[in-house]
Formats: sequence, structure tokens, C-alpha cells
Amino acid sequence: MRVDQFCMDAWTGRVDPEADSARWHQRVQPLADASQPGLALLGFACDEGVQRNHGRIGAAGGPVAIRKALANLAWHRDAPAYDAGDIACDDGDLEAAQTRLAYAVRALLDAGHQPLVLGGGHEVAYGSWSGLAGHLGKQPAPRIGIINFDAHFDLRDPAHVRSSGTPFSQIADQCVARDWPFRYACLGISRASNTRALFTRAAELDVWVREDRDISESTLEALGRELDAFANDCDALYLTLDIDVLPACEAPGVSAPAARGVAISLLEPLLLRLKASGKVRLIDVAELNPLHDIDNRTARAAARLIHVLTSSD
Ligand SMILES: N=CN[C@@H](CCC(=O)O)C(=O)O
Ligand SMILES: [Mn+2]
Ligand SMILES: [Mn+2]
Repeated sequence: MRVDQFCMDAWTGRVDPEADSARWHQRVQPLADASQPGLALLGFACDEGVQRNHGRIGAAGGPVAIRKALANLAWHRDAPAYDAGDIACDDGDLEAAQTRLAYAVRALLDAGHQPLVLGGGHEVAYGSWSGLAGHLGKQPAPRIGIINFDAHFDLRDPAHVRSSGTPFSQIADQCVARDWPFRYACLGISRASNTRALFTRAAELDVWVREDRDISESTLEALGRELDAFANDCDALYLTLDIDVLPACEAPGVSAPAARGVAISLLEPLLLRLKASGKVRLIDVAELNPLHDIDNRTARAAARLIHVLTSSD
């Protein structure tokens, strides 16, 4: 599998003398052709989509920041985990970088791995989905459910510019071209941060929408059941976490911090519910911007969510 850069330097941290005290940095291995199926971390070091979307750049540093935060977390996995390196976008050619990402994701899936892509701006989603689509494309009209936890729809019209604000419109267009269903759930939407045009497009595309204010302790169980029903109707799930769905106090290091957001304590049970469906084939984490982070708070939040999604106990 071809990647643009590879470096294991982020995988360092505390070493405890007691038995059974491993942390991620002691377990994550460089991915090799002969690696047994496992979790494969793949970076997408890219600012281009955020730049084109007039956001605050810095997301290209996301993959390293997440690896460093993950490195020192306690290891609670049974299966192996690998670092597969990074796809990078250094020349402004976002479309070529997304194509390389799609090839890499597809290669990981074809080899039996569970890819987890570390963005990068949310333009990562078009490359991620394209990789899953390539992998599943042998079957007729796969029902791929996209579950996006995000303050934003990212359904802008790509006819103007393709950016971090357009990946799900681009995917919807691809689904039309292939005569595949477009199943998109967008949870955590901030009404204040999405125009009427975006709400209209979401309605036209039959997007399942839950706003930030719809997600509370009292609605969690009902939401969980709705997620189960969504998953039941799909052959495979693509889970995409835009870290700006978290409140600005939990995730200051993003391009567009959320004034309200959905707290990590509410997000976690929903992620566990999705994990329990057994249908999540692909995960990515987008929009972490270390240049605007405070004491690595956002990177820690991203790593915690990855830990929740990938641990066995
Ligand atoms: N990735 C998407 N980002 C948001 C940015 C919103 C903002 O900068 O205020 C969007 O396009 O809607
Ligand atoms: Mn987004
Ligand atoms: Mn967002």
C-alpha cells in the first residue's frame, strides 16, 4: 500500500513496570504487507479543504497530534493495531490527495483491516467514503449508512468549490451516478451555524438530522434506538466524527468551535451503540486543529473517542 509519509516518532510515552500495563505506544506496530487483520490508523494530513472553505488552517497537523494523544492511553484491545502512515496534500491538489486516500482505505479494507482515518479537514470524508465504496462496489447498490457527528451539514454545493464544506454533497452526487442509495445521518447540527439553504438541501436529500439541542440525557435512549434502526437498514456503516461537534470548552482546537455543541459524555453512549451494531466498517476523525488547541484538550478528546470506539473492554 502506498502512502506519502511514514514516521513512528509519535508513539512514545510512559512505561509502567507492572505486568499488564501496556499503553498504545507499546503496542502499535508499523503496518506491513503480512500484518494480521487489525485496526489500521491512516493519517490524512490536509489543510486544503479548510483553506478553500475560508476556515482556520492547521488541520494538517491533526494526525500527529492525535497519535501523540493516543500514544499514552492505556491499551485495552485484544486485536492488533497498526500505523499505516499518512496521505498528505502539500501541493494544493486536494482531489489527487483524496484519490490517494481512497486507494489506501480500499487497500486496507481489502486486506481485512479496520481503517481509522485521522484528518485533516472534513474533506477527508470524500476520500474515506470513496475507499469504502471501492471496497464494497463489487456488490450491487450497497446500502452504506453515513453517520456524521458534526455541528455542520457539509452539504455545500461543490459546483462553487470543493472543500471541507462539500464532502457529503460530493458523496450524494456519486450515489446518484452509481444508482446507489444515499443514507446520511447528521447528528449534532447547530441551527445557528447552517444556513436555510443547507437545511433545505438536507431535507431534499432525506438526511436524518438531529440538532445539538435534541441530544440530551433524556433523549439518549430514544436516539440510541433510532441509531439501531438506521444501522439495521444498512449493509455497512461509515462513521465520521467532526470534532467540532463537541462544545468549544471540550474542543477549542478546531476551525469552527461550537458555542453549544454535544458534550463528550453524551457522544460516548451513542458511539458505543454504533460499535455494538457490528456494522461500522470505516471511521474517520476530522477537523482537529492543533494550532488552536489548549493544552492538547482537543487532541485528548479525539483520542478518548477513538479509545472508546476501538477498545475491547
Ligand atoms: N467543514 C465545514 N465547515 C463549516 C465551517 C463553518 C464556519 O467556518 O463557520 C461549514 O462549511 O459550514
Ligand atoms: Mn464537518
Ligand atoms: Mn463541523
